[in-house]
Amino acid sequence: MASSASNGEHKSTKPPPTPSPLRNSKFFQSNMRILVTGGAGFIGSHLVDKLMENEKNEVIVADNYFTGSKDNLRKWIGHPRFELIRHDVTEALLVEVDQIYHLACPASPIFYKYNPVKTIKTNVIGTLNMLGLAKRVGARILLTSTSEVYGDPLVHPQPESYWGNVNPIGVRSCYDEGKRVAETLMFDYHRQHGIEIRIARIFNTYGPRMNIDDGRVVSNFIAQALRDEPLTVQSPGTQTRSFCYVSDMVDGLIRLMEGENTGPINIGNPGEFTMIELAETVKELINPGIEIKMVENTPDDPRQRKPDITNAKKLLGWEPKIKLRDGLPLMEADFRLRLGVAKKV
Ligand SMILES: NC(=O)c1ccc[n+]([C@@H]2O[C@H](COP(=O)([O-])OP(=O)(O)OC[C@H]3O[C@@H](n4cnc5c(N)ncnc54)[C@H](O)[C@@H]3O)[C@@H](O)[C@H]2O)c1
Ligand SMILES: O=c1ccn([C@@H]2O[C@H](COP(=O)(O)OP(=O)(O)O[C@H]3OC[C@@H](O)[C@H](O)[C@H]3O)[C@@H](O)[C@H]2O)c(=O)[nH]1
Repeated sequence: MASSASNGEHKSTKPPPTPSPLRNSKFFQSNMRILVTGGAGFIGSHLVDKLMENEKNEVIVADNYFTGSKDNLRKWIGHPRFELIRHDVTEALLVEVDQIYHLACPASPIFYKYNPVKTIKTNVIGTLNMLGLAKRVGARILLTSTSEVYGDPLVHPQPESYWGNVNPIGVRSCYDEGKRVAETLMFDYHRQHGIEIRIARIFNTYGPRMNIDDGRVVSNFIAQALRDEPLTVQSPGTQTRSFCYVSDMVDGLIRLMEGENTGPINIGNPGEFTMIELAETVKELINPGIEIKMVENTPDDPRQRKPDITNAKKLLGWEPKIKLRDGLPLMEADFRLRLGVAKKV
């Protein structure tokens, strides 16, 4: 059931591929070139904002806009250190970069189940393509894996050493098994070719810029509360999740990329809530008059989820700062703007 996640057997004995002669040249003065796949999405666009704050960074986003949008990046379009490419990661990409943050993949269950074969292709062929790119140009690559690799976990909270409890043929498998293969590919490229890899296992993340109709629970509840619609708690409502605010997540991802540990490392907020508790909190903070309605759930919904972040604290010096009660109002303000619903005074 469990194994040690970061022991010696996973370490590559090969040196990493060398970057181009230009990058190694004595008088080299160019910026760090960073590719963000899926950079037009929710987490990706916040990551781009943070990377662009550093004037030594040039950022290239590759995104097919399946769930992302140019609108999320509008403040950077036309900036001399920024480039946006419409590109599907299931096709090869030829760019010269130093780091790759590989996020491209639909993340909301309703979107990843919409075309499951495409979701698997994105996870498997997309990750192979990005690893091939990392190998050719000698780039370090970070994969945004997921807490879903633990499936419906039998160990709680989940440490990285837990191998998980995943249904290989269920409706979520395109995503959770897809990400598990993506992790395998990352380690095989590391051991076989010496590629510098980083794997983040991201737990439920929320914040401004989530699609209004994303379908994930926090965006659903906030949109419903603002539209005076009942909050749809999927039964039994006692299932738990641990919600991380997006700025904390971005901070963790950058620390992982810049640090010396391959991971996998859990990045998430250990504050754990049932879906009924989440609905009650949204109701209290945003619309006390709203109804909470129990609706049917979907198959294989994990019953509990909470990250063990001992490794993130120890190895990255990271822990989340923003509590759910402080993060929800920041997301509410963004949703009010986009839905055109002013706060009642
Ligand atoms: N938000 C979370 O709670 C969460 C939790 C665990 C893991 N993750 C991972 O983090 C990453 C980002 O998630 P997010 O919440 O920002 O989701 P998102 O749906 O907002 O962003 C995903 C982005 O990837 C793009 N994309 C999808 N398929 C693509 C393809 N084939 N080629 C190119 N681009 C493609 C989308 O258009 C979108 O811009 C994903 O890899 C996801 O699996 C997110
Ligand atoms: O309207 C809703 C939506 C969802 N839910 C419940 O809320 C919980 C969370 O559901 P979400 O759809 O937000 O997200 P999940 O936790 O199932 O998957 C998530 O976690 C890991 C990431 O990799 C995925 O990208 C992300 O979608 C589930 O138990 C679900 O049943 C509701 O009660 N009501």
